[in-house]
Amino acid sequence: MTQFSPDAPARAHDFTLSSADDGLAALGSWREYPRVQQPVWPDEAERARVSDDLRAAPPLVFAGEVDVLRERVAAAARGEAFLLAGGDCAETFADSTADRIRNKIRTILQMSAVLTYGASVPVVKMGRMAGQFAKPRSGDEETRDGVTLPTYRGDAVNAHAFTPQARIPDPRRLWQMYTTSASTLNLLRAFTGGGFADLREVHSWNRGFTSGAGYDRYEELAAQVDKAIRFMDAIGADFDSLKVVEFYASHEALLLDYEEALARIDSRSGEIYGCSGHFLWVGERTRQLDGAHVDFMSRLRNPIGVKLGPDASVDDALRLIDRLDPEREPGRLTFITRMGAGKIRDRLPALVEGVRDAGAEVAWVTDPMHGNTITSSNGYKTRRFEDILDEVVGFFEVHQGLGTIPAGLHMELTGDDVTEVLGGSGEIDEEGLTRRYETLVDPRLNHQQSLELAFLVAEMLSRR
Ligand SMILES: O=C[C@H](O)[C@H](O)COP(=O)(O)O
Ligand SMILES: C=C(OP(=O)(O)O)C(=O)O
Ligand SMILES: [Mn+2]
Repeated sequence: MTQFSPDAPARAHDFTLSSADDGLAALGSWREYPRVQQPVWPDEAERARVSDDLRAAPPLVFAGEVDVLRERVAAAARGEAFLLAGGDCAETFADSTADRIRNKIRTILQMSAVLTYGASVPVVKMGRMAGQFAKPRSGDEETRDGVTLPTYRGDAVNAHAFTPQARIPDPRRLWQMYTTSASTLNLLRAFTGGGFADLREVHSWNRGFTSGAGYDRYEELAAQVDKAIRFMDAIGADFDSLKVVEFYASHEALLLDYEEALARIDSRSGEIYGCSGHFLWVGERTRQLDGAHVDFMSRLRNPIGVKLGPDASVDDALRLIDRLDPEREPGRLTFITRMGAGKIRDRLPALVEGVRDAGAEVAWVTDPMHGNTITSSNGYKTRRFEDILDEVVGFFEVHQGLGTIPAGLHMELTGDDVTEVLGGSGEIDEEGLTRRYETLVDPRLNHQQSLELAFLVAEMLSRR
C-alpha cells in the first residue's frame, strides 16, 4: 500500500495518474472479443453515465504501489517470500463494516505471523478485499420452490434477495462498488499504517477469541514472538519499521466496464494500470485465450493472476503466458491452481513441468477452495477442512517432487466465527452449518480454521 519497508523506497508520489489520455483508447479493444459472465444492464445509457463518473473519480491504488507488489510477487516466485491472499468469496456492501473489515485484516495478520515465525519467511499480505464484489456463476438462473429467477452475481450487479426486482442488474451498483472499495481501502490503510498491524500487537489480535486449539496454539506462538521482541528491545533494536505493514488489495477483474473505467495512465511511463486494486486476476470461467478478459488484462501493467482448474492443459498455460507475459517479466504472472484435493497430484505436475521447460517464470499459488466444493445432505454449499488441507499438502508435494517453488496460498476466509466449512478442530458438522452460515456464494474458513491452516502450512513451508 502507501507504506514501504526500507528496502522498497516509496515511489508513490513521483507520478500522476490520468484517465484523460488517448493511450487509454486501446483498452477498449476487449469489446471486439467474445465476453462471458457480463451482466446485461437494462439501461445501457445509465451504465455509460456511471462509467463516466468512475473515469472522473480518483484511482483507488497508485502505480508505484503496484510496481512494488510486482517485485514482491517475483520474490515469492523465487522462494524468497510467501504470498498469502485471503478474504470473502463475495464481499457485500452491508458487511463492509469496520468490525468485519478489522476481523479479516487481523486474521490475515495472524496467519502471516504464524507463517513468518514458523517458517522464517517474509509474507506478502493481500486481501481478497476492497473490490471483490462481482461473481461469475455456473448457472444463469436459480430455482427455489418452483420459482426461477436470474442468479445473484455479486453486490456490484444485483441484490441477493430472492425477488424479481432484486435480481435485475443495476449499473448504479458499480458506483457503490467504487465507494465501498474506497472506504474499505481507507480503513485498511489506516489499520496497516497506524500501528494496529505492528508485530508488538501480536497478542491483541487474538483478543475476543479465547478457546479452541487454533487460539491456544496461537497464544503460545504470540508469547514466543513477544519474548523475541523483548530480547531485541533489550539489545537496542529500532522497532519503528514494525509500525507500518504492507498490505495489498486484490479481486477478480470480472466486470470489464468497471475495470476499464478505473484504468489510468501512469505519467512516468505512459503505461496503463488497473487502479481498482493492486493485484487483479482472471477466473477459471473467463480465461478464454480469444476472450475479452484476456485481451483486457494483457494491456494492464499490474501483477495479474489466472485461475487454472483441473482441465487446464500445458498448451493453455503456455499460450496464456504468451498473451499475458510475453516479456517473461518476474512477478507479472501468477497461476492460481484450483484443482481439487483428488486431482492436484495428478494434474499439477505436467503444468508446472511444461511451464518450467518452456523457460517461463510464473508464481505458482494454490487456491484449495474452489475445487473442493460439495453440497451437504442438509443442502448447504460447503467444503471439508480436510480436503482443503489435503489440496495444500498435494501442492507442496508436487513442487517438492519437481524442485519448483510453491509461492503462495489463496483462501476464502473471514475473521468471524461463521460455520460454513465442515471440520477443523471446532468439529463443525452438517448440523453445525445451520448455526452461522452467512456467505452469499461460497463457504469460507472461519477465524479459527484459518489459524489452524496457517500452522499446518507453516510446517510445510519450513521444509521448503
Ligand atoms: O466464487 C466462485 C464462483 O463464483 C462460485 O464458485 C460459483 O458458484 P456457483 O457454482 O454456485 O455459481
Ligand atoms: C470465482 C472464483 O474462482 P474460480 O474462478 O477459480 O472458480 C473465485 O475465486 O471467487
Ligand atoms: Mn468463491
